[in-house]
Amino acid sequence: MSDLIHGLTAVEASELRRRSAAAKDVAYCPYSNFRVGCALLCEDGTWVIGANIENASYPVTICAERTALVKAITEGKKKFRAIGVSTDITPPASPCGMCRQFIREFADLGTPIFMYDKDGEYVVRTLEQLLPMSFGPENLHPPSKLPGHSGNK
Ligand SMILES: O=c1ccn([C@H]2C[C@H](O)[C@@H](CO)O2)c(=O)[nH]1
Ligand SMILES: [Zn+2]
Repeated sequence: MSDLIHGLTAVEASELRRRSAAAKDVAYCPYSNFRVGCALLCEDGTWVIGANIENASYPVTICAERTALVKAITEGKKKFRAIGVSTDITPPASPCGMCRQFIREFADLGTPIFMYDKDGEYVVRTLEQLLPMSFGPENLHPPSKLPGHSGNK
């Protein structure tokens, strides 16, 4: 289909934007007041959202992207068609380095990451564009032993 938006239908792309923005409402960010929402479109067509959860001990904070991924993984969802990240700024924020590496563990390098600004306008980049020359699971394991072949994956 020629009218796909980075592999998403118009409805899916619209939902990704809406859910990413809505996820900002559940951010816990009393220290920075910087709300971040994240939405994952899982391979099975379901959605998982996350938001940043801060802590009085500042470095203990977890970003929206990792919150969403941790939720998804623990629900047995480990493959993703798209990731959305929404903030209240323009131009849009992009995932921090820690989150890029965290995403790298589970998403294909071609996975589109939509970054939405305060008005819902977006910039989209693949994971590979955000994290070039990356280190991932296949660097530790030969293909036949990759997580996913058997046991925990
Ligand atoms: O991609 C990002 C960048 C920052 N934050 C959060 C962490 C912290 O709560 C706040 C300010 O850094 O934004 C995210 O959730 N995702
Ligand atoms: Zn992060």
